[in-house]
Amino acid sequence: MVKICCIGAGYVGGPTMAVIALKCPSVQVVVVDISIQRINAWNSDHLPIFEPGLDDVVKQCKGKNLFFSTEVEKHVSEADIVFVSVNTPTKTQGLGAGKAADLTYWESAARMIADVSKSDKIVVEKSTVPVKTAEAIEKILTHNSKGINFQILSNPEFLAEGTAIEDLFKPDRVLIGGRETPEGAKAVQALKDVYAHWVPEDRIICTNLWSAELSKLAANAFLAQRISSVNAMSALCEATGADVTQVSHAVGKDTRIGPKFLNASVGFGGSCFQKDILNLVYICDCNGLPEVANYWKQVIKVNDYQKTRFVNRIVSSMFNTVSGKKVAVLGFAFKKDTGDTRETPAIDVCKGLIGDKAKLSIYDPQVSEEQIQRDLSMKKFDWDHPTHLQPMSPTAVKALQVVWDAYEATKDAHAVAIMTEWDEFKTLDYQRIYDNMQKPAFLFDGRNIVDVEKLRKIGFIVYSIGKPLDQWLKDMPAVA
Ligand SMILES: NC(=O)C1=CN([C@@H]2O[C@H](COP(=O)(O)OP(=O)(O)OC[C@H]3O[C@@H](n4cnc5c(N)ncnc54)[C@H](O)[C@@H]3O)[C@@H](O)[C@H]2O)C=CC1
Ligand SMILES: O=C(O)[C@H]1O[C@H](OP(=O)(O)OP(=O)(O)OC[C@H]2O[C@@H](n3ccc(=O)[nH]c3=O)[C@H](O)[C@@H]2O)[C@H](O)[C@@H](O)[C@@H]1O
Repeated sequence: MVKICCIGAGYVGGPTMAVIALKCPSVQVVVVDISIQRINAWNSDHLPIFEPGLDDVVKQCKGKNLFFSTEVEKHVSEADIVFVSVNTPTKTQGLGAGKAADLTYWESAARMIADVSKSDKIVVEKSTVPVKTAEAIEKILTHNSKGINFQILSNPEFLAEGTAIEDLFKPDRVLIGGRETPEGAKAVQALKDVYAHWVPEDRIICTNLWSAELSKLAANAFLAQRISSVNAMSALCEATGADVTQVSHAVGKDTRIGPKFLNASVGFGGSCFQKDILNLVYICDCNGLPEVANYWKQVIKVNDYQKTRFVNRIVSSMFNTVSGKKVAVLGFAFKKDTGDTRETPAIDVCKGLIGDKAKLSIYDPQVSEEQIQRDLSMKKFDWDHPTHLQPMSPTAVKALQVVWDAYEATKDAHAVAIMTEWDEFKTLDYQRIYDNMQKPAFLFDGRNIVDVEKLRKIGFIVYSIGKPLDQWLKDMPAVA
């Protein structure tokens, strides 16, 4: 029986390994983590992450061929294939601070693998890492290898949160990079055999190590670039009277461009786009390619501009001040169908509004008050470390309340800001919300999910990203 061990029981390690266990009943899968809290949650009925379909997959294999454990060394030493899916945050200090990937967790995992291994192993990079990381890992593993043969593979993950199970069941592609040697090819084949249990052969792409590592950074950069492109257009739409939804539709009909990932928004969030582009920028700089670095940096600049623009719209529309005014924030997660708040645009928008002395009332169906408080008091990039190593929020942010109902959040509010495209926000009783708000009642839709005309008829002053402006807003400057 092939034994797989995955180091890191997070958003990637957990769902990925659960699907491997489900699809490969003949393979034993153990997911290990240094966070006792996380492992306990995986072993309970309340999984540590919310992901549609995940509960069902875990239920089917937990205790059969899928296990979660804190006995990291024991399971690593017994495994044939070791996946490493630990955090690779942005460095906050020292060389490359604010850009380079912090490989502390990866390196400590690699050193531990080298220390405890007694048999040959395939070590798989599942985390997103800078190109050429495998070379460094190889050095760590082989330095003290006691004659053990380690083969390093790069097998980046492309799942998106909220659709992780769907993406893992039917991936567009699985990418495996390995050394171009007979031993390397054998290791690639062994991993291919695992995926071949359910992924059609023509969707499994095999490349050299560096192409696989770089393809992951490139894919995220391309995806984020699309959003920044459409968001840049949204600003121009507002200035000219064009409608960004119509523009996206028309542009996306070109089969060379395609319709997906063209929704204008308050900005992209999530744990990876910004981190991976910063990493890419750093790699370009290190390779003496400042023009290429600046090109990609612009994707993040436009994203920051979009968030600032949104805050400025709110403040300038509301007579240039939100001081003491209640603003209802609907949604805090970085996208719908996840409770993940890492790099959510809601953080920057809330901080911007609090900076202008607004009083916030926040509702998100999947995000707890504790999490929101942590997010709003944490320093940039601190969030991307194992939970138990993150600083606790020392003082609660007083200018906000977190409630468990959209109607409660909007009661007596001067404005509503929609930050996440949860389906339930599309079908709220907006007449009831309007009736219970202060007047004039403002609604700022950062996700373009409301029916603008219907809401204007009710009486709201509506701002929706990239849509023709309300008469009220036309003369209000909202440049960042
Ligand atoms: N979240 C996502 O949707 C995607 C993330 N990725 C990449 O996958 C990697 C992991 O991301 P997530 O799963 O989101 O992170 P996460 O923070 O949810 O999980 C990482 C886990 O690794 C554990 N860990 C850290 N060091 C360890 C060690 N030495 N030994 C044992 N456990 C250790 C942490 O306690 C944590 O539970 C990152 O490199 C990320 O860029 C790639 C594709 C998608
Ligand atoms: O490496 C990663 O972590 C993953 O990053 C993204 O997945 P994820 O961040 O989970 O979610 P996305 O659906 O890509 O959304 C990212 C952000 O962009 C925003 N977005 C997305 C699409 C769009 O058209 N407009 C838009 O503003 C979303 O609301 C969200 O804030 C990629 O889609 C995955 O392929 C990749 O594996």
